[in-house]
Amino acid sequence: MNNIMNFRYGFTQADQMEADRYIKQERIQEKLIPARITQVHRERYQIASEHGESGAKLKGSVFYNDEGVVTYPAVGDFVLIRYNPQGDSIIYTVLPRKSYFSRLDPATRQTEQIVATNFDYVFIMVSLNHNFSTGRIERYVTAAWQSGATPVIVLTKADLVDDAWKYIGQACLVAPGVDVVAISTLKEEGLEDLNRYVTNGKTIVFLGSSGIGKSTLVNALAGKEIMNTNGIREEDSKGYHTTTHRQMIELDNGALIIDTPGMRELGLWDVSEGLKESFGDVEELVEQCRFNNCTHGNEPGCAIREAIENGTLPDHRYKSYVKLQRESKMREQKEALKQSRLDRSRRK
Ligand SMILES: Nc1nc2c(ncn2[C@@H]2O[C@H](COP(=O)(O)OP(=O)(O)OP(=O)(O)O)[C@@H](O)[C@H]2O)c(=O)[nH]1
Ligand SMILES: [Zn+2]
Repeated sequence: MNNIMNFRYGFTQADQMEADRYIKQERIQEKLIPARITQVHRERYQIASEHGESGAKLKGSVFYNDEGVVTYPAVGDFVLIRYNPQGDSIIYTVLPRKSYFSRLDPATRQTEQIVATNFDYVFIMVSLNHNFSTGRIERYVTAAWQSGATPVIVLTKADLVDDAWKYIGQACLVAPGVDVVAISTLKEEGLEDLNRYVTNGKTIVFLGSSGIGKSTLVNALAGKEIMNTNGIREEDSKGYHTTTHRQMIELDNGALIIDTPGMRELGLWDVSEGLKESFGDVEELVEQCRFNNCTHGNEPGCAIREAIENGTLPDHRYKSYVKLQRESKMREQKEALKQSRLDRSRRK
């Protein structure tokens, strides 16, 4: 197969060797070419190959049988396809993954769901306001190393603080050996430090909670409005808006960015952390209450009540904090329940 020259998308010589091995081992007679999964839908896939973007579906005799375990494609996977110029191409196999992120499948609650694969770098994005937490950085770094890729800590919104270097120092301390970059997309500062990673053929995933400036950064890197900055992606190339998510974006320089809905949820791991980030002001007040277990009702020395009364804490803000906190607790309980079920079924 010498058509690989035309297919980049991060496909390497090592991937080609795996492809050759598969074709030989399975004695495939058809002409198969490599492609990369750029979107996953229920039964169909969007792929990029030497023929550009097209649709694909699974080869039934390979993927729908009772023998052994098959690997289903996920966003980022390299696959071998029989190309069909008239319609959906046929996916024969998923080539071995170099890295991946997974979560508990929300549908089955039993199985692992792969949310992104074959990325080189994990940009751990933490913004330099209430979002900054060394604990969160540690967790993200651990997850990134486990994925098989290289973490890079990206401190965003550096324009919001005067002492970004202090935060860089703290991040370095909890993540030895990991590169730390501070950027301000707003002021266009530090972005050139990312050029080292955002290069031809390299695939990047972003890990971080909502609102830390992912979309803004993707747009800046792309040099155009690919994502709108309130979490809804739009397909503007065809001149109409849809809510379909772009799951893999190829930048002009050949770098690839994966952004799947599942990745977003990895960033929501623990809502309590998210709560701290968006309601840091309320949490600070809570710490000032005289009693540790203050319910902010009639207790003396309640800083929350005082702040509401003197107008420094808007009532509606406190209410939405309470609401989110309740949801967060419920989610934690649900997660714990799921986990115990999973543990039990594993022990059987
Ligand atoms: N001060 C400052 N604000 C920024 C910067 N980058 C992004 N923002 C703002 O932060 C807010 C959130 O940015 P987004 O890019 O939408 O954040 P996101 O991480 O994509 O958030 P979700 O879409 O919810 O996942 C927007 O109001 C941006 O204008 C920055 O460098 N400095
Ligand atoms: Zn109180």
